Amino acid sequence: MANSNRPTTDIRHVYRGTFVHSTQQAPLQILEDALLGVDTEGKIAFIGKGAELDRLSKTFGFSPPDITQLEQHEFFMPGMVDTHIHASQYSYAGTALDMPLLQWLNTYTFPVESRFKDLGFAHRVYTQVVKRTLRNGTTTACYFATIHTDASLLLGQIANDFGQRALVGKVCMDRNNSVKHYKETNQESQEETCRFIAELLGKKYPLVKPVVTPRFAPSCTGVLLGQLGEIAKNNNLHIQSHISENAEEVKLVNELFPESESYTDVYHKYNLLTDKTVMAHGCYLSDEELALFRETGASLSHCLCLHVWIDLTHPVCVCGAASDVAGGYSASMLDAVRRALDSSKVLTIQDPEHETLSFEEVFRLATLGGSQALSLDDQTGNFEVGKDFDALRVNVAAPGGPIDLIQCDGLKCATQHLLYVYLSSLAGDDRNIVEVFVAGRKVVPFTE
Ligand SMILES: O=c1[nH]c(=O)c2nc[nH]c2[nH]1
Ligand SMILES: [Zn+2]
Repeated sequence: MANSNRPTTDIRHVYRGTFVHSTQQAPLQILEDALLGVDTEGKIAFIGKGAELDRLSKTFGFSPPDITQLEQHEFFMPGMVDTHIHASQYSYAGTALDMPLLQWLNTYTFPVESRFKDLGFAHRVYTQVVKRTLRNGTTTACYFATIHTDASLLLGQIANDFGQRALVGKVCMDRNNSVKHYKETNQESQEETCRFIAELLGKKYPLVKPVVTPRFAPSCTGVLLGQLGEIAKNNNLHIQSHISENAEEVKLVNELFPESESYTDVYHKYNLLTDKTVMAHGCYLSDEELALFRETGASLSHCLCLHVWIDLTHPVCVCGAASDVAGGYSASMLDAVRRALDSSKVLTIQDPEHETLSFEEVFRLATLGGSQALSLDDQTGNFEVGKDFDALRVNVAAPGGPIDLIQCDGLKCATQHLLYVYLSSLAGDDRNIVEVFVAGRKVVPFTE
């Protein structure tokens, strides 16, 4: 910054313009002509009104030439949080969508995942998925990798290099896999998980952390589930898995774990439900199971592409949104947001009692909700002071972009209109995301 007489030196950037985000109280808050300051550690130092410029500039020591002014068709929104994405499955995203879960895993998924033993292949796919998700506004991703420790470490390194906030899971599975070269014994799974955690933590990446990842109960013996529960507890780590996605899967779990009262109870018995747990899907959970989620503080990752079943007013637990690649065909959270809105409308047509999800609620799921589901809401999710500046600079009228603002009077549109056009009703996409910031650092456009 230019002014060397300012009283403090810890403000790195100040932005002025429209900011939209969710809060605990409101799924959508629009702050027009706001001023937001980012400190040298990438944290939000203040957010106030443009009219408070004098006071804010004196308190925080910046001067008007230091301010980056957004254009009329631009706004900042929080970076999106993808609470469930299989980085390895990005290699076949958009294909293989024709089978139910258990057959799909054996036919497509396990053979493809087995290829990540090859670090060259892993490097190529993981670089692509990190870049693609960042470009599409995913500033935080909770990744499944594969059973391969070194390739999973590579995913962590790539996320760190490109500046994405990420939880990375080496997948664990010690049974029920018919694919020859994609297996690990119980001992391998346990030992390699410990190595993965120690080596990833040892890198001291500021934004990338390990997450304990039993694939799902049908792939894991009770012994392995118990060991993973212990490991997560001893290291105070996040946990992720799948639950109750499909009726055949639920039946299989009941057969494999006859001593448990429910699918949720299996995970609970092995100490895998904690306030740092996120479980994908949860389509067939009973009220008792939902109560277990609430008691333990575990969260659900709502894979928006598949179905919209969650009653957001249910006091069940915290929910985040997910692209669910490659069960979901697109790595873009914006696509997931739109699919959720569409599916919800269809559900209401089928059942008028179904309350259609509002655009505002899905926006919150994709941002603040996701950060809460991952227990990262002290760091990201919205524009509260003290959180990291994880943000998307959106230009609704980006040159060469997909949107024609024909309904606007000249070039002046209400922010709400811009937001709906971008996120909800028309095809805004990554061409409109002109800059992406994670912890204050500009990570898109890419420098290399
Ligand atoms: O959508 C899914 N993708 C997977 O890879 C998987 N594994 C278990 N259950 C799963 N569900
Ligand atoms: Zn999944």
